[in-house]
Amino acid sequence: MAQLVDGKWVDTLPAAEEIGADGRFRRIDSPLREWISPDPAASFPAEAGRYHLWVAAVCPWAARTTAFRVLKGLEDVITVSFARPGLPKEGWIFDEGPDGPVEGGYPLHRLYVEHDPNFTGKVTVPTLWDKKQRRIVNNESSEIIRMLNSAFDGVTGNRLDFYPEVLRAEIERWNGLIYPGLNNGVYRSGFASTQAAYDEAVREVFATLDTMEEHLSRHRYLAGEFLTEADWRAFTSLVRFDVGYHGAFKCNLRRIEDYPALRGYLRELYQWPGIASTVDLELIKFGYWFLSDRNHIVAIGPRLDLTTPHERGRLPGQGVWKRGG
Ligand SMILES: N[C@@H](CCC(=O)N[C@@H](CS)C(=O)NCC(=O)O)C(=O)O
Repeated sequence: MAQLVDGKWVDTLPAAEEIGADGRFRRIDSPLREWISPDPAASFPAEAGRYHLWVAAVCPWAARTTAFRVLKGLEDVITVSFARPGLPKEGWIFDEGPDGPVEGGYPLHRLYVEHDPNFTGKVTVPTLWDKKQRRIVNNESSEIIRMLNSAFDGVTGNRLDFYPEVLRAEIERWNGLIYPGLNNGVYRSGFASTQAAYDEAVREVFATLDTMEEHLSRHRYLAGEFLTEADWRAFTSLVRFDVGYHGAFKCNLRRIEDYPALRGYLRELYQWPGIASTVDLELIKFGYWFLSDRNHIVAIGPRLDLTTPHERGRLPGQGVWKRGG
């Protein structure tokens, strides 16, 4: 991977900027943090057709945003481009740029330089782009999904609320456990460059999965009876686990398939209307092996069938919270 330094593309080893002398991987915070607002006078007002998402099928952070785009009925409101599979030296490459198809491909770092000719930092997916002002709004997935959850409700009439006020404390509690222990924990395992850093990270991954398993054997969803943002943030890592992290990131103590509750929970979320269309297991597998195997050799398995019955109906559930009752 690589990054921009003062608007120039500089090539380095995968995650080089984020691996410390102690061999631990520490994720750098996303730098672009503006917000789309329902207020027409805001700097980035919610409007149909104005914003574009740059994503990659392999990426769990980008997948949060494509899941919310579907969950909130934003397919005709926010356009999306998928990067070509693999992450070459030029970073993420798309078939098209902001002005249409580009012969030979369009590297995402060009978009960052258009946003800021002196940009310094990583070029990551997801990136949310304002086509009108030709500026990046935000490149932090946890914030992009919060915007999608509410900012466009006046445009779409969709009142589903994945971050309801009354459940916020519980959602944050789970996010606070699942981000370090699972979402980022698998990367800390996979990118660790010492045995000690790997041991510490991988143990935390399985401790987190054990905690989730125990809870989900008694509750339909993380925050109880309602499906929330916390579930979707967990989902994009769980669905990548057996085909990606288990092999390519050495998280191989157990598979999600070995956890009875997580296995059914993952299937219920995968089978949620529209969600399967945002998951491509073969591209996920390809992406993680491409990244972690120096010869880019992709493992044959496992082959997962997430369409089998989830059997979660035995636990009480009320679906998604609706804003305004
Ligand atoms: N905190 C960011 C992380 C995004 C991220 O790290 N995306 C990865 C792909 S999974 C990326 O684009 N990496 C490119 C790089 O590190 O150069 C978010 O949640 O949006």
